[in-house]
Amino acid sequence: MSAWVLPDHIADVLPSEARHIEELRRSLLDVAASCGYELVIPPLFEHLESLLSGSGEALGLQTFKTVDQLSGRTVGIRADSTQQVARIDAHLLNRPGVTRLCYCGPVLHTRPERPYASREPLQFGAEIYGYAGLQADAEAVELALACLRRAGVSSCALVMGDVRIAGSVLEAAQAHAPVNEERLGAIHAALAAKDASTLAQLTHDFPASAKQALATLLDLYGGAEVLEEARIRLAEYPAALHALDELRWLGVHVGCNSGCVVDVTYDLADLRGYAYYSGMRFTLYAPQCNDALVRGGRYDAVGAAYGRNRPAAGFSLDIKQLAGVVDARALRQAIRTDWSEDAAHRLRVEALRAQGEVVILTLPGSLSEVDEFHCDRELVFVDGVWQVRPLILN
Ligand SMILES: N[C@@H](Cc1c[nH]c[nH+]1)C(=O)O
Repeated sequence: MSAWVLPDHIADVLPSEARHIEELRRSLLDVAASCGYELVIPPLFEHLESLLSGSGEALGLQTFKTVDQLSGRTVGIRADSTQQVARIDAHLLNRPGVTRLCYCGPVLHTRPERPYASREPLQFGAEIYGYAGLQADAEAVELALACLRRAGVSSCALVMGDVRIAGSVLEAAQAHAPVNEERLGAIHAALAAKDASTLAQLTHDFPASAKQALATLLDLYGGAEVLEEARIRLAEYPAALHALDELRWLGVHVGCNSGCVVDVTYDLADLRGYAYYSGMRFTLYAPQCNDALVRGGRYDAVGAAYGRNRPAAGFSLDIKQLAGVVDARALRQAIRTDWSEDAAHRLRVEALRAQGEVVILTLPGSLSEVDEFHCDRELVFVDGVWQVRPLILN
């Protein structure tokens, strides 16, 4: 195999895609900053137990592990930054009130999440800590919508669920039939895949009411009517009813001001994603793309693993995936000029750059090959002065 062949699902990002990704990165960070989110930069790797505290098996399997030559301890290369940011909030910032943090950086996955996904997503996310009310959940969804809007997504589907719905049924069932972690994981997977026969097998020894309630979740997806239907079918599970009320509130309060047409639906069996969620979960889909662009929700228990229980809600997305879905901006205009020894030329070039212009020097005897800028003007010496004039292509 050639030495320069990269591993599967790992790729160089060449100029046109890199420009697109970088423009998106800047605009998403600007959107988050405009809402008061403070930027943090967690490390690329850290001790495994800290990286994976309370996160469940899926994240553990997604994490590359290696040994730190300095300490001999096992470290993990982050597959998700959300928990690192929760650690920063809980352990380092230690603020009592509401804290809003955002982040953007590469993460590494041992396996691609989707058939064509990169194993090195560029994860952008925003998290709000210290507020248990639904307004924080709504803010997370709204900010995610604003980010998609800024990226050029004009309509999208918002799918909401709540892990407490299936959780309350499973808790009731466990009082009768103990369920180990492995079986619980398989039940979650069967619910997420809407696999009725596997679910029936996995819950065969559950009380009839719990078996029936779990099976019913598979049909509970669609518009707001799903919430009404669920109230009837899950009437004996108070925690599920509470979660349904919260979903109804969120359905009324999100998506109205985002400038993006939002189709709100509910999927009460959807338990995909990492295991740290404790309440509402949401996913955003764009019409151009089959896979979820954004995932998020409430995960109040993660801070406890770092010594301080903090309510938390947020979302993240892969900017590389987003760049594949939205159009890139037009090329930036630029001024071309031949390299010159004249001090006046140098001063003029500096002044133009200081004004925000892109000025590209053509070095003596060279061809300047530029794809990612549109040279529409040139700086030339005419009538004794350096002048910018439209570029005449011959
Ligand atoms: N990091 C989560 C999404 C998330 C961010 N904050 C809360 N949830 C994921 O990759 O699925």
